[in-house]
Amino acid sequence: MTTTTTITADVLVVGFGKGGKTAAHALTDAGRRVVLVEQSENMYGGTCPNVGCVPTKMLVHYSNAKRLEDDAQEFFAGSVAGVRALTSAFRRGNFEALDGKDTATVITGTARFVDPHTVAVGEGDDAITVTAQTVLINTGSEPMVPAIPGLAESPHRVSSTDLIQQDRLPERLVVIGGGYLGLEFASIYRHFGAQVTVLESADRLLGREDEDVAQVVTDILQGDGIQIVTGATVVAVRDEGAATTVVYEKHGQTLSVEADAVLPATGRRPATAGLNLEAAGVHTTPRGAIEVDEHLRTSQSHVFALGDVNGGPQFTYISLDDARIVLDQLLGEGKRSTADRVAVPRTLFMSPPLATVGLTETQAREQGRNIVVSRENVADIVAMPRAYTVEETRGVMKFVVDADTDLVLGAALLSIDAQEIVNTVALAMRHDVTATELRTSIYTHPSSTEALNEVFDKVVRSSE
Ligand SMILES: Cc1cc2nc3c(=O)[nH]c(=O)nc-3n(C[C@H](O)[C@H](O)[C@H](O)COP(=O)(O)OP(=O)(O)OC[C@H]3O[C@@H](n4cnc5c(N)ncnc54)[C@H](O)[C@@H]3O)c2cc1C
Ligand SMILES: NC(=O)c1ccc[n+]([C@@H]2O[C@H](COP(=O)([O-])OP(=O)(O)OC[C@H]3O[C@@H](n4cnc5c(N)ncnc54)[C@H](O)[C@@H]3O)[C@@H](O)[C@H]2O)c1
Repeated sequence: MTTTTTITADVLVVGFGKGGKTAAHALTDAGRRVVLVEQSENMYGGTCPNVGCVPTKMLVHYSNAKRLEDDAQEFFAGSVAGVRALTSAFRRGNFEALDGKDTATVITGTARFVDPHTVAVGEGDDAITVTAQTVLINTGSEPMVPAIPGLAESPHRVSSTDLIQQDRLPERLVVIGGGYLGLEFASIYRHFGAQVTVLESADRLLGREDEDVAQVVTDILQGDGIQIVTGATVVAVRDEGAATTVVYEKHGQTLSVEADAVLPATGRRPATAGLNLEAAGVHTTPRGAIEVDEHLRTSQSHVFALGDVNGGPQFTYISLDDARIVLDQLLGEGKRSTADRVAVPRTLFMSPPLATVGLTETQAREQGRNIVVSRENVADIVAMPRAYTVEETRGVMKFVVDADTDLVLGAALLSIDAQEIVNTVALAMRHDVTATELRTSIYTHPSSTEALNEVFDKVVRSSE
C-alpha cells in the first residue's frame, strides 16, 4: 500500500521563477502559509540566476577579459568554474531565504494538477499532494527545437543550458537564429575564441529595430569575426564523424558549414506540457501560453500565471512586474495591471550592449508622428569621454522625439553602459521629462549618461 502526504496551504506556487518567488516571500511575510514546488534542485531561483541572465552576463564579462595570450580552453574552463561558483551560491541563497521562513515550504519535484486547487508531486511512497485556495503558476519557458531534419537527434545539438555548463569550448559553433539569445551567445563564444556562424532566416538581423541600428550591430559582430548569414533556410543537420554539417539554402544556393556544436536559438515556448492544465480547467492560447487577463488571472479566477508561461515578453523584470500585479490582487487594492506598463526597456548583451525602449523611427513614422530624429556614433560623442577611457568606442545612439511635445518616443543605444542609460531614458519617458530637460541636465563625469547632453542636438532627420 502506498501512502500520500497531503499538505494544505493558503497559496501554492508552481515553479521557482522570479515572479513566483517574489510573490511567495511577500505572501509569507503577510502571514499566508505558502508552499512552492520546484521540479529541480538545480533551479532554485529559476532560469535567470541558474541558466539565464546571470551566468550569461558573467560569461560576457569573462569573455571580454580574455587576452590573446590566454589558452582558449583553459580560460574557458576557468570561466565556467567561476560561473558555477556564483550560480550555486545564488541557488543556495534562494532556497534558504524562502524555505527558512516559518510559514513557507519548498518542495522539490514536478507538479501536476489533479484538480483546480490541487497538484500532485512525485509518485509512490514519496507522493505529496498540495491543496491551496490560491495557485500561482510560474513555470517559465523552454527552448524550441525547429523541425530541421537531423537536428533533434544530433549529439552536437546543444541548448543554451548545455553550452554554459560544459567545460570545453566548442571550436566551431553554429547558432540557428539571430535573436537575443543567439546574438548574445555568438558574441560570448566568439570572444572566448570559438569560430561562430549565425544562420538567421530573416533578411536582416533584428527586424524589429531600425535598419541603420541593426546595420551597426551587424558590423560590430562581423568585425569581431562572427560569420552572419541572413536569409538562410537551414534544411539539414548531418552528423559526420566527430563533427556535424549544417546545410542551408540562401538565394537558391545550397551551402553548408561544419560545426562541433549547434545551438538552436529560435525562441522559447511557455512550459506547460507537464502541468496537466486540463485537470485544473486552466485554458491556454493557440501558442501554448496560459491565457490571462490584465490582472494575470487565468480562466480559473483563483489561479494566476506569472512570467514566461503567460506568453508575455520573456524578461526577468517582466516576471517581477507580474508579481507586483498579482500581489496587488491578493494583498493590495487590485488596481495594478499589465496595461500600466509604459516604456519597457530591453537590452541585448552583445559587446557593447544594445538597449532599446519605446518606438523606433520606422514605427513612429508608420504611426504618422511628427518627429525629430537625432543620432551620433559613440566615437564622435565629445561629451562622453567614458567610451574612450574604457576603450570601447564602437556603437551608435539614436533618439526619436515628438516634434510637437518634445517628449522622447524611443531610443536605441548601442554603447558601453547602454543597459544603464536606457533606464534613465525610460524613466523620463514614463514621467514626461522632455528631450530638452534630458539634454540640459547635470550628470556625473565621466559617465555614459553624459551622452544625453549632446546626442539630442545631433538632429539627422525630421518629419518636415
Ligand atoms: C540564456 C538566457 C539568457 C537570458 N538573459 C536574460 C537577461 O539578460 N535579462 C532578462 O531580463 N531576461 C533574460 N532571459 C529571460 C529570462 O531568463 C526569463 O524571462 C525569466 O527567467 C523567466 O522567469 P519566470 O519567472 O517566467 O520563470 P523561470 O525563472 O523560468 O522559472 C520557472 C521554474 O519553474 C520550474 N518548473 C517548470 N515546470 C515545473 C513543474 N511542472 N513543476 C515544478 N516546477 C516546474 C522550472 O524548473 C523553473 O525553475 C534569458 C533567458 C535565457 C534562456
Ligand atoms: N538579454 C535578454 O534580455 C535576453 C537574452 C536571451 C534571451 N532572452 C529572452 O529569451 C527569449 C528567447 O530568445 P531567442 O533569441 O531564442 O528568441 P527570439 O524570438 O528573440 O529570436 C529568434 C530568432 O530566430 C530566428 N529564427 C526563427 N526560426 C528560425 C529558423 N528556423 N532558422 C533560422 N532562424 C530562425 C527569428 O527570425 C529570430 O531572429 C527571448 O524572447 C528573449 O526575451 C532575453
